[in-house]
Amino acid sequence: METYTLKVAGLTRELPICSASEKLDIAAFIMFSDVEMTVAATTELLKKAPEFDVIITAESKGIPLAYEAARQSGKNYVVARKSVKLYMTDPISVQVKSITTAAVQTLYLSQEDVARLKGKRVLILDDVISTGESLTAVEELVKEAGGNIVGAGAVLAEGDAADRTDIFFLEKLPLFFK
Ligand SMILES: O=P(O)(O)OC[C@H]1O[C@H](OP(=O)(O)OP(=O)(O)O)[C@H](O)[C@@H]1O
Ligand SMILES: Nc1ncnc2[nH]cnc12
Repeated sequence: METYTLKVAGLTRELPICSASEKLDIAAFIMFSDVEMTVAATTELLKKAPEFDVIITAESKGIPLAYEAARQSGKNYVVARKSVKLYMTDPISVQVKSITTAAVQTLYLSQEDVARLKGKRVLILDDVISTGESLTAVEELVKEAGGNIVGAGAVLAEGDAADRTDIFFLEKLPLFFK
């Protein structure tokens, strides 16, 4: 399998290159099962983060990062879910279409999580920001919940996201046009 060599937070990983569409390949960055990367990347990312009260991420690959950032900072975290669970009371929702997923998805927050965000300084974290659609969706949710967004960060900024000045990140990740 073709790979892309990524150096981030003092670590080196070979990312598998996968087909995202007929015209585009991406180098898949999966922090699941990589505790060393999760811990090291979180430490570096928190050095760049503004002051915050609570972290939010989108299900699913952002979850280990948000958990580890909460653990290292002593703050709490919230997960925007991609489906409604029976224990989620009166959820609020927004629609999202990310680069990796063909179908439009919906992000949900329960009223318990809305209460965790309301009036708080909210830091948005994710593993990768690419088209920015997921970030926009999380921003909408936080605003609807009454949170104040203080920053948005990712381990990697993919493609055009690397030119954004409204996010912070550790490394760029190229897109591979066929
Ligand atoms: O900037 P975007 O184009 O929106 O892409 C970034 C999003 O894509 C990935 O999630 P994905 O949709 O693959 O879902 P997963 O984490 O559940 O695998 C990643 O974790 C981000 O949330
Ligand atoms: N390169 C990538 N790897 C994993 N998830 C992604 N989401 C968007 N781009 C991604």
